[in-house]
Amino acid sequence: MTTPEGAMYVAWEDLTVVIPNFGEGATKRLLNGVNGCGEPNRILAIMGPSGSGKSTLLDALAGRLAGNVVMSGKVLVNGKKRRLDFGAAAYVTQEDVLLGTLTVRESISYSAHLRLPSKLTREEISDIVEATITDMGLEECSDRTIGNWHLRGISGGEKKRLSIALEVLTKPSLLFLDEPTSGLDSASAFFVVQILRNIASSGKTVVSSIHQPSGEVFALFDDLLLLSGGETVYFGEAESATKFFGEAGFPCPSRRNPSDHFLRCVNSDFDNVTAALVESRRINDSSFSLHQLHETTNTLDPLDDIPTAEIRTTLVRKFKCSLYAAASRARIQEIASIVGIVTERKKGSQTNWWKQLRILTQRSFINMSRDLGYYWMRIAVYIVLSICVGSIFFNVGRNHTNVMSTAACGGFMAGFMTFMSIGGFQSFIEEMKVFSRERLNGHYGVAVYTVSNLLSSLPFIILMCLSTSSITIYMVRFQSGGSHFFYNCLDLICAITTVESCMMMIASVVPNFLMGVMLGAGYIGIMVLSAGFFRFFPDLPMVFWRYPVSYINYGAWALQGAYKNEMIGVEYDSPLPLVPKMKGELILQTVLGINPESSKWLDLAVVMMILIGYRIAFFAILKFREKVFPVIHMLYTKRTLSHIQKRPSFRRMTPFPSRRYPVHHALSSQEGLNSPLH
Ligand SMILES: Nc1ncnc2c1ncn2[C@@H]1O[C@H](COP(=O)(O)OP(=O)(O)OP(=O)(O)O)[C@@H](O)[C@H]1O
Repeated sequence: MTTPEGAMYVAWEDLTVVIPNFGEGATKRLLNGVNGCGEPNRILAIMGPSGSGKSTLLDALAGRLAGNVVMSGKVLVNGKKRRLDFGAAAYVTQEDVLLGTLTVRESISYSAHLRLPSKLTREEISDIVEATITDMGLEECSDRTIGNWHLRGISGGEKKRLSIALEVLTKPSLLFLDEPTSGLDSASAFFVVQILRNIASSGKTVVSSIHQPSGEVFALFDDLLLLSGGETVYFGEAESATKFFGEAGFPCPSRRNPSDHFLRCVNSDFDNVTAALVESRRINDSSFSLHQLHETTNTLDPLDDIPTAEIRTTLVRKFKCSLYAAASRARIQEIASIVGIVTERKKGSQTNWWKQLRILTQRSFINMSRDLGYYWMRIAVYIVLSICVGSIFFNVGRNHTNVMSTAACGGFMAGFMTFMSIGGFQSFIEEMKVFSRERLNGHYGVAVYTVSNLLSSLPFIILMCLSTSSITIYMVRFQSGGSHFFYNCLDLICAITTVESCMMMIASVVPNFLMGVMLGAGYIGIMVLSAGFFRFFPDLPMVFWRYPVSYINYGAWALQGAYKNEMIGVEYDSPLPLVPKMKGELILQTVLGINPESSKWLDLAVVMMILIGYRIAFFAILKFREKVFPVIHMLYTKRTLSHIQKRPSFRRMTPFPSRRYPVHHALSSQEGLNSPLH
């Protein structure tokens, strides 16, 4: 069998995902030998109770599993093993990760310009953007801001439709969605799934997990994969599922929505609900029974008499030997053996690098300019602080006794002012999240992001440094000639940009606000401590603090440059009449331990080199996560699988816990709730 052009058939066989346990305990299975397939023109719904493994399955298919789990089994795309990350398939995650300062139209438009082929004209791209807005029903909110911590934005349903819109812009052949209807009312949920239906009808393969769809929503799905505790309870046509449940001995009551019934049969939490209800009545009446509960609430449900674990086990067993399973196996086999004349979709964006750089820089600049917390608040604090510095060191003067004041002022500027970069950490994290989502979906590359992030932040850093330097230089009366002012600004710009790059690196490794701030503060603290003010260079303890720390410390070079800029060529008066004036060069050498012979421009060049080094390291970290981490994970998977397969406990690996609560045990023993099926 061959595939139509551009179509994507995906099949998975015996997919098992485990959290290895190298100790004595049994290894936990998140997915246990799951089979299934997705086809063009059809929507496959992955249903199951919370924690049943829906997201794990989607992540396994899309090649996005976490590093601590290992996967075995096959995922075939058009009959071939292929990685589906970085743009080969589109993935709409459960969480809506969007730039909150942009409007809906701007978000779609930037995304379109970033990814649609460069040969398309502006008008053509604009037409595609408008068509997408209409298709997704986003016309009403198209000019509204998405919303962030200080801006009230669009609703949850609109955000979800926007997230889908951003992924379907390039018309991907295979679309994964993780619970696209979570948190939406039934009308919005219906609308979202109707959109998926339309996407599937245009020849696309749609695989979506879903929590508890209404009857109308469930009717829109073609196929159903029902999971419980990581095991397949049913896989096949959605409309045949009711029949299977009836044949297995658990028919859907006439007035119950089929999807509610399926989940009722496999979700052990319902046992707990019933048990808790009975227990709460027993507080007043110790002889209160389950049957009385049914009578009083008029909710007679035959399933209440059978523990869910038993219903689930029966369903899994009966499905395995059912005709539905045989038909599905045959279909999966057929799809797995498909070899296509598929025009392989180019992974990721189809726009050239320079256009991507321009669009990304522009988008990032607009985001920074609209997000109060990114730079504006910091600029305001910098201005207030500069006025404080200016008034405390006001007209510090050029006197022997004031040398330490000048040094302290420089130390504060190079230390605390750069320390303030930590204030933007929350915004760095938000931006990193957007980058991760877009990168995993192949919107653009790592290099273009690294450069654009630097370029877009520069205007704000320049503004920050210009205002800070002008206020302090004017008030403290530092050397104010053109070249001195220029050097001061440039020195501060380079130091702050270096710290920002370091913060971006930390945000990419530790995307957690508190942990990141702690790490960042610790790092800058060490840099400030060894920068040459709190302990002058000659006094820094040898080996570690002098070499290498003070040499790789951007703050040390920036401070040396600033001192040279201020002191070289200046003569300091003595407070005593007979003591001669002292040259700035001499003070640099004797008091601060800085060699006045080496140029201040050399110091600035070193700060710039450290800045470039940090940016390269940031790029390398992002690349490492993409390229090296999967290889390490593959080796880890191989080693782990061979290790745990040798263990006798492998055969008795626990499926992911099917929850039985103590309260339920108590009830079942009292009321004799034994399944008639066993
Ligand atoms: N990387 C991981 N490490 C440890 N446990 C994990 C990991 N990934 C998933 N799990 C566990 O596996 C189980 C299945 O998780 P999964 O997110 O796939 O469930 P789900 O069906 O999508 O749930 P929900 O509907 O609540 O999103 C959960 O109990 C979860 O805690």
